[in-house]
This record gives sequence, structure tokens and C-alpha cells, in this order.
Amino acid sequence: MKKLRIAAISFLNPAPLLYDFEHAPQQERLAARYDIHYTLPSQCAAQLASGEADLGLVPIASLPLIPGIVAVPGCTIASLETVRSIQLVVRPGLKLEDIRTLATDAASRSSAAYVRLLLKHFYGNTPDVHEEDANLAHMLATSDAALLIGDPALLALEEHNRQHHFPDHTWIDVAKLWRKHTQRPWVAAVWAVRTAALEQTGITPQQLTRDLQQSRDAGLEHIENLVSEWTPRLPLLPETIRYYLSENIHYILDAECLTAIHRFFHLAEKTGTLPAYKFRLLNDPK
Ligand SMILES: C=C(O[C@@H]1C=C(C(=O)O)C=C[C@H]1O)C(=O)O
Repeated sequence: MKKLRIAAISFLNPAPLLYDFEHAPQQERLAARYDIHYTLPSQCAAQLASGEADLGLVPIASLPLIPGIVAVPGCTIASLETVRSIQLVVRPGLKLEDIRTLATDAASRSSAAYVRLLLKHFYGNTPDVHEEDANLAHMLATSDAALLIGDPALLALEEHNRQHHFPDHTWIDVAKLWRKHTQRPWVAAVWAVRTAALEQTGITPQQLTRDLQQSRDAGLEHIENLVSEWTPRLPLLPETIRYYLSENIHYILDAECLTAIHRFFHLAEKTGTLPAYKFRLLNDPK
């Protein structure tokens, strides 16, 4: 039977979602059906678009741009309040309405869209935006503001808090900014599958949904294992990793998150950030 090729994200934040794919006892059972590899969020989207991957942790901002894929119910990478790993760093003294040039992390699709949408809709600002690799010093050397995501953002924030890294710049948590303006959770990514590829594997939508949700639930039950595994990999304190996985990131695609996704696509279309898109879930009626 053909396996489903999974593009997963290599940052710390998806670790609970991937738990069963990386740990006994389920790892072996899942390996018979799925082939998993790791990359950056923007590449997950690119690989689903090119057909190199069949299932991916896809930035929601990429969904309107990839034909033939649909979101799987149950799991998400979201944040209810403060996300910590999505930081907009703004030159000293500049207000959000004054940013003229913005460098976005080339790994990002959703956060880059959130920032453009927020600036346009709530601050009347449409800066020049370009992508760069995640390097704050380089980004800020030529731009008024820089957007970092994932582990590079977590580490930069840690340096800022402990060693006064870019101390006079304004550090803005993008999930918190979104919450302030919309009173909604901030949703970054969902599992999305190419429906044609799923049909070829013989895995039913129900089975796929169950495998992914069970993996998430196992991850949330084993946060302490993940803290021990990730502490040697990142220069962060175990309590920071624990707090990040259990408080900053929200993994359940619940009704609140679905409402937030609809709000995101509504504002993205209204501001010209993304083309019109009707978000739906695997097995939703068309
Ligand atoms: C919380 C995060 O969410 C991520 C941000 C994404 C984006 O900006 O496109 C996509 C997937 C998520 O991994 C993060 O990486 O810090």
C-alpha cells in the first residue's frame, strides 16, 4: 500500500502533535502507513503544492493558494493569548503605523500574513515587505521592523529578556496583538491533506483524523517527556519549554479556533492580503 508522505515542522512547537510518530508504542504502527520528514512551515506548504508531500502542517495563509488540499479536523498550532515564538521587532521610537519596511522570516506564511493584515486594517499601514532568513541583526540593519517565528524567535526573545538583545526595540507578540484587536485566538497552522493522495493510500478520512488526534492527545499527556527530550536541543530552561508547550501553544482546533480562522480569512480578503477562501474541513459538506 502507498504510504502518505508527511511534511512536518522542525520547530519545538509541533512536538506534541507528532508524539506518536516519534515514540513507541504507536511509532511502528504509524510507520507502516506514513513517511514523515521535517522542514520549515513555508516549505511544508511548498511541498504540498508541488506534490512532494501528501499531508503537511500547513500555515493557514497557504491554504487558499494550494488547490486540492483540505484541513483535517482536530489539531492545530494556535495560541489563546501570548504565543512567545512570533515576534515583531520594531526599531526604537517607531509606532506600528510608521513602519515603512518590514523583513519577514522566510519560514513564515501565516505570521507574515497576520502582520500585513493587522498593519493594514488596524493601523492603515502598508509597508514594503520582503522575506529574509531569520537573522535579526541583518533584518534590522535595513528594515524598520523584522518578523521572526519558531525556534529563532524563541531564542531571540530569551536573549532579549536575559541579555538585553536589541533592548531599545519594541518587541511585539503577534498573537497578543491579534487578540487585542479581534478578541480571538491566533491560529497559525493545521494539518492539511491532498485528498487525491489520501484516496490512493486506502487510509480513510476517519482513520487519518483519529491517528492525528490520538498522537496529539498522547503528546499532551507526555509533556514532561518532551521537556526532557528538548532541553538538550535548545538553549532554553526546562520550565520555559514546559510553559511554551503547555500554556503558550494551543493544539485543539475547537470552535473558538474555527471562528478565528473565518475572521482571519475575512480580514485577509478585505485587506487584499490573500485571495477569497472558504475554509472547510475534511468531510465537511461542500
Ligand atoms: C507558533 C508558531 O507557529 C508557526 C507559524 C507559522 C507561520 O508563520 O507560517 C506556521 C506554522 C507554525 O509552526 C511558530 O512557529 O512559532
